[in-house]
Amino acid sequence: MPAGNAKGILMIRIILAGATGWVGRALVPAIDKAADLELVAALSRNHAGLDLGVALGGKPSGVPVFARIEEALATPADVLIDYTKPNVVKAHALAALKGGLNVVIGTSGLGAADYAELDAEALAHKRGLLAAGNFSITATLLKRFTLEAAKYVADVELIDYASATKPDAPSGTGRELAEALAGVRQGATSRPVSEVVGVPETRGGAFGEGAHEVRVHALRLPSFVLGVEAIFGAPDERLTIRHDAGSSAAPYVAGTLLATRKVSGWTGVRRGLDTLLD
Ligand SMILES: NC(=O)C1=CN([C@@H]2O[C@H](COP(=O)(O)OP(=O)(O)OC[C@H]3O[C@@H](n4cnc5c(N)ncnc54)[C@H](OP(=O)(O)O)[C@@H]3O)[C@@H](O)[C@H]2O)C=CC1
Ligand SMILES: O=C(O)C1=N[C@H](C(=O)O)C[C@H](O)C1
Repeated sequence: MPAGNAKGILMIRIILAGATGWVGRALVPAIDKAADLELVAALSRNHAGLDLGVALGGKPSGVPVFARIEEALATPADVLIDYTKPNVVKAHALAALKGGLNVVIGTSGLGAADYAELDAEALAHKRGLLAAGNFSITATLLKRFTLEAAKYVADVELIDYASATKPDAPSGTGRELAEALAGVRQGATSRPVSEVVGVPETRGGAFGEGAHEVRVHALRLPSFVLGVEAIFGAPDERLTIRHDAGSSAAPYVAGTLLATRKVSGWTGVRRGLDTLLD
């Protein structure tokens, strides 16, 4: 149960995994400013043992930093927010659900099979989990508009642009979109990849089955942050819907905090910020 503060407001107590990272650093001051949110513990291997305020170059904040999720979970809390790395996010989420927390996942790298496993765990513990490949409003609109366009145009493929150092491919944004699109798209009219002459891998990676699969082409080059492009082709015309992230983490903050406030409202996994919008 969320704890009450001196003003009688119910506070949502947060453990922030990845608090010293690009997104985590943007979330900390926004949580501090919110009357209904309280940061109670943080996770970062390189800053473990420090006070988070000091770790971020400021004054002591009273928020301890831990190296491992099991240590952080000893602090009573309501929600785990995770912005870490693809190789650890699932273990963090499973541990938090087992510990009775709701979970908000921003970290990329997980797919449908991982979320099925997390859904079972969330249901078993009667907790909610919201994962979004992208918490920005404009990326959320990319998903909404692309799913809408897929009702009318059969042929669609995705291009996923990211930095040369991004560990996962496709991006969280691209993967969530591809998996959702595969569930609603009409059958492609393009030649099946099994019939391609040459190097079939150049036709991209597939999400979904048969003619309903969605092909994703991932580019990893210096200068990109993250961009996802949905290209629809129809006879003699084309529609492109594209999102490009900028260099600041500010666009992800409001969506992450919205999810943090809402995630106790259901049990099981929901994917996408669009599931919280009207
Ligand atoms: N859904 C969305 O809207 C968005 C998603 N992302 C995704 O979020 C993730 C994080 O991105 P970003 O903030 O740029 O990453 P950073 O590399 O800047 O930060 C990662 C953070 O996680 C911590 N961390 C890394 N590994 C571990 C570990 N094994 N245990 C505990 N803490 C760990 C790091 O601290 P330390 O190394 O000290 O442990 C650091 O605080 C990525 O997957 C990215 O793609 C990014 C932007 C928006
Ligand atoms: O790694 C990043 O930087 C980003 N990752 C997210 C993703 O994997 O989709 C999205 C964000 O715009 C930036």
